[in-house]
Amino acid sequence: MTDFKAAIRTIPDYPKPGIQFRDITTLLSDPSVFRAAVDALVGPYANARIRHVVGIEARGFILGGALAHQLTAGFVPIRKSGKLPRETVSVTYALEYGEDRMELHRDAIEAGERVLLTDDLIATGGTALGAVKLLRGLGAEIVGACFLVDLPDLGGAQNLRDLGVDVHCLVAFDGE
Ligand SMILES: O=P(O)(O)OC[C@H]1O[C@H](OP(=O)(O)OP(=O)(O)O)[C@H](O)[C@@H]1O
Ligand SMILES: Nc1ncnc2[nH]cnc12
Repeated sequence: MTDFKAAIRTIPDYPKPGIQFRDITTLLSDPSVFRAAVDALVGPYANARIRHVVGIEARGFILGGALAHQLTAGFVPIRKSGKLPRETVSVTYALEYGEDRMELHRDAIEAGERVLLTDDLIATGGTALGAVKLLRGLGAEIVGACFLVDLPDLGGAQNLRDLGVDVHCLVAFDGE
């Protein structure tokens, strides 16, 4: 069994005092751990007929491309405001340390299609909830949402589950 948690490093007080920043770059840079993480994340969705993996800028892009490849799905980005060239749907969302706006191409998702949402980490869930709002607004069926890291104390994964989303995370940092 791969120890995913041991492969993630924690930086205290980054980017602000009081934040324990969970740095996944150390996991990503380890060839066998990165591969094992991608395999573990796609496992539950192998036969789920996912049409698109939707990744959230920026760290969600790293996983999203790899997951889409493994699932023979397409990849669709949700980007920070002003980065997508065609007509978008957008939403403002709250972060553990701030607020931002995200966008999705209106023509990237067809009503009724099956999508898998991914990001590196879920904390308050503000980002993922914004993504769910955009995707459901276009009529997507969110088959699941998967993350390397859950910070359960911040309640985001539970908030997503309360909206009926199947949430799958590899590692939890709980009160640490
Ligand atoms: O559950 P939440 O409280 O919303 O926090 C999680 C989000 O925060 C981080 O992204 P960030 O906004 O720092 O952007 P980045 O990926 O561009 O670094 C992380 O990659 C998630 O997207
Ligand atoms: N504590 C944290 N570590 C890394 N990324 C984050 N995004 C939001 N909170 C985070």
